[in-house]
Amino acid sequence: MDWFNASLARLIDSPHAAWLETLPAQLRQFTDKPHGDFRKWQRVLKQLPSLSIERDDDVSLGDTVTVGRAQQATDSQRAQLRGLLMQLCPWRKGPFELFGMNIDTEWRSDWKWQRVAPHIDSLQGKQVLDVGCGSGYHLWRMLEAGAADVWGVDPGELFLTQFQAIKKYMPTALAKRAHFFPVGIEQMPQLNSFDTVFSMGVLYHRRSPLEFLQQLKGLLKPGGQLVLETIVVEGDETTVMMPGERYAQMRNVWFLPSAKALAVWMQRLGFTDIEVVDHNTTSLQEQRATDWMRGESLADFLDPNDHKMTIEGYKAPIRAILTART
Ligand SMILES: Nc1ncnc2c1ncn2[C@@H]1O[C@H](C[S@+](CC[C@H]([NH3+])C(=O)[O-])CC(=O)[O-])[C@@H](O)[C@H]1O
Repeated sequence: MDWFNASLARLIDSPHAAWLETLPAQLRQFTDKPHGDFRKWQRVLKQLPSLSIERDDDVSLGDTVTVGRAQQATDSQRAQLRGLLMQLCPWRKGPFELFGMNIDTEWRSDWKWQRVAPHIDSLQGKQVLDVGCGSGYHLWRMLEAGAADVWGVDPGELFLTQFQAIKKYMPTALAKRAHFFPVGIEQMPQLNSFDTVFSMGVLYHRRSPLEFLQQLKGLLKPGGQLVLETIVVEGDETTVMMPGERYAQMRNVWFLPSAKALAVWMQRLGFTDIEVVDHNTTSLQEQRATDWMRGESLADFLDPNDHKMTIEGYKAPIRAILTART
């Protein structure tokens, strides 16, 4: 619980103060009854070596989110860091580099950011929320883009621990502006307070995508921007696909609309300025197994004889980015 105190304190004078009515009790519940391996991961976190940077430019929040230079750690400290962080595998979203040690994650999340960044309102001085933030990789990119505070929510306990590991090495001036709460969007009140809300890779995991969009809308302040990224299918305003039990081996995939159908949903819910700004087929270079994620990845989820199809016989994943305002 203590780990959340600084972020909770930051909420008091923020536009999101109403979150304090529900969040502390949810966090208490989380820390009292954590799931699975959470305590083990937290022990790993405590053993991470104390390493510090010397200057601001020892940090880069660019494509590879980097803290520290190789010469600021010994080889044995780097080996210790690697051995401990390996215990937090699978590392899905990144890449990161800590004191000369690269974390080559399953996803090149920097490629997603490159597709998103040209289409978003300036984040300079803004309050930004990332719903389903994973390891928090994009939160650091949002700080790079000038956000005042970035708030990530994701119920994944491993992702929280990975975020804590990276944050541990960030200089205080940056770390105090980056926040992560292990809650799902359905646990958040309608705050109407964020300038920009991102939700990337989450809509297809929601059983009720319209309710999800309505919740995202209720988090934005009037005139705020939603940046939504999700798997879509080819088709017109009337096309929506619901796969069977699995899609590209994922079990919890519900609605896959076409980008045009998704735009209709958003319009019906009262969003304005809706634009489909990007359409992209995920490549085997963008999502792949690495030393840091040794399980199956996209290559195993596609038909080995035809990479345009999934192994279940559906079209391979295409992802769209939509922007809209409240
Ligand atoms: N109810 C929920 N509320 C909030 N988050 C949730 C919920 N359910 C699942 N998640 C979280 O949404 C994230 C989806 S991954 C996208 C990561 C990043 N955004 C990316 O775009 O690279 C996409 C994927 O791997 O399929 C996971 O971290 C879940 O824990």
